[in-house]
Amino acid sequence: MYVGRFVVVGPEVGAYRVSSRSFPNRKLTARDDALTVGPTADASETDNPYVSYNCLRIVETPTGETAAFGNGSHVDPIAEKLELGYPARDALAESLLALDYEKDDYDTPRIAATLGENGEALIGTVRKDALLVETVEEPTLVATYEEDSPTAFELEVDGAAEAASEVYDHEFEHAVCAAGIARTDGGFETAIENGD
Ligand SMILES: NC(=O)c1ncn([C@@H]2O[C@H](COP(=O)(O)O)[C@@H](O)[C@H]2O)c1NC=O
Repeated sequence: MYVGRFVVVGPEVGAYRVSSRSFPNRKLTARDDALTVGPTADASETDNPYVSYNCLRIVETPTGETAAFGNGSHVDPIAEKLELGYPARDALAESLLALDYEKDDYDTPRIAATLGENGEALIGTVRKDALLVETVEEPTLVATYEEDSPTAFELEVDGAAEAASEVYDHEFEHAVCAAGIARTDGGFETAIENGD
């Protein structure tokens, strides 16, 4: 089954996978407190505005570190609102609604998740027909296509690297790259799986 991009978030870990039929020549790179999706050296040029973006950011909020991740440019305003002290629910809902679903041939939903202090984890999506933002107590997935409402997902992993490789290897089709994030004693660790 092809579900496109997907996020998974549970109280302790999170992951994001880029799956793509149309733009497979992409990879993740780490930069400061962000992970970025961008083209590989051999990718064809494109003017599609939705295929290069920060997919994960870790920010210092008034109550501690929080991570935000998702499938597009909405990750930046979510992170910036968290930094300003917005509750995660509001940062997700306002940013998803402001940018709305993507105006491409598929009306591709925007999906996102946050991992905050005290085990708080939220997931959200904005589709053409809905805006959903939920707090989750167990690993939960939302994808751009097919699995486009939050649903429980098995993610029994230890650490960010395992989270990234587990979602990269998942049977959902057309894996391109994946990011993992996990809580540590002092904050978060992240990992990248580019399949190389
Ligand atoms: N975030 C991404 O990495 C991303 N990759 C592709 N898209 C959008 O989704 C459309 C379909 O892409 P695909 O056939 O690879 O699933 C693309 O034309 C593009 O508008 C994306 N936008 C949202 O998921």
